[in-house]
Amino acid sequence: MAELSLRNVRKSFSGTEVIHDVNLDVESGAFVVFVGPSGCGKSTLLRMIAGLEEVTAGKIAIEGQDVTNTDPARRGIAMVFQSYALYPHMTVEENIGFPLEMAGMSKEARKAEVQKAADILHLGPYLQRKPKALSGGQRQRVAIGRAIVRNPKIFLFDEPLSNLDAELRVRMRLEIARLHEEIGATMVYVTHDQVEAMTLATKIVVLRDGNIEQVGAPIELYNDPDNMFVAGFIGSPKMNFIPARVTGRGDSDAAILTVPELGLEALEVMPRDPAASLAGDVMLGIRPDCFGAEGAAAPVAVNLTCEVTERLGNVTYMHALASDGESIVAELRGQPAIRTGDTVPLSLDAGRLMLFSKDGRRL
Ligand SMILES: Nc1ncnc2c1ncn2[C@@H]1O[C@H](COP(=O)(O)OP(=O)(O)OP(=O)(O)O)[C@@H](O)[C@H]1O
Repeated sequence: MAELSLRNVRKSFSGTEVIHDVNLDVESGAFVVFVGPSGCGKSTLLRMIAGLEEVTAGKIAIEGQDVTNTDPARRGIAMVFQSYALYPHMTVEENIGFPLEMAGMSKEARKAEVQKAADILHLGPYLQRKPKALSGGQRQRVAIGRAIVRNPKIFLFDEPLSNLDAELRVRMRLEIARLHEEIGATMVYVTHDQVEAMTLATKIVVLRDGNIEQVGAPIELYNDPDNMFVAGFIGSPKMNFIPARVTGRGDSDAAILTVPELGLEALEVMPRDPAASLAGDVMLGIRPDCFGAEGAAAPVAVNLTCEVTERLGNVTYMHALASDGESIVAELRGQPAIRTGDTVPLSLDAGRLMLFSKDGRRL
């Protein structure tokens, strides 16, 4: 039995449908991350699971029980918001213990539960402080502590790290991953940050315009995306998409392509389904790290003219202007001596290239 299941869930606001027929099963102990661009419906979906938003059609079940019309407080869920939602006049201890106080738990029992949560979250030294005397990361830990003491069946997180600076985000990301390992609870997490999704999720749900585009383990989505949207959304820097034309099939069922943009005449690329018929115009998907600085001696080599470089120390991103005005990004190891205007011979790892139809389906 799935811990959480959504069946044909739809949501309309004033007659406009923003979630279209979503079906999803979440197993017990999973860490599910909803990702997708702004406005795709991540928060609406999470709020419907929480019971903070009514479902227009369809059913939501938790541990097999239909909760579609159940009061939020009776669903066995706890939600952590981006804005922390702490009570400013209460200490950390009182904030964390508040749901237990509401439930009528005695002061001593409450103290013990709050201490347990504070130990998990390393909040012990701060229990007597008020929220205004805490950093953003500490405040978010208090909010998570308040969720933990309720011992929910499912934790729901709505962009919990977006108010934090970059360094703190990374630290809190690890804290949340550790928390999941430690308490093994089912978690559903919303973010628009694909790095957060990749590092936290056991299962990613990619949403677009109120529809699920693909569900899978992070590496599955990276290695085997169903379409150009998922391929472009998962992976950073994003996959390059370059027009190409199928001119025939090779011995091993590989498609033979001409790629004018890269000056390639007979590039062999394996389609996802070797038996599928392929012809005409397609899009070639190249992850930036499929390029290498090995240059002209490689089995497949291309020349790109450097427009600008971004040097991060361990890697260099070389941007080359493509004829459609977009740039082609190559991720090169180390610090190659490339300058703007240089024409650079790059190797291309043809074994990792992907094919898509013009309308974005994986081929
Ligand atoms: N209360 C509301 N009334 C009307 N439309 C709404 C309401 N809440 C959300 N929407 C619309 O529903 C769609 C989905 O919004 P939602 O907030 O779920 O997206 P999101 O993926 O969480 O976006 P973001 O990453 O920007 O938070 C959007 O088009 C939004 O404008």
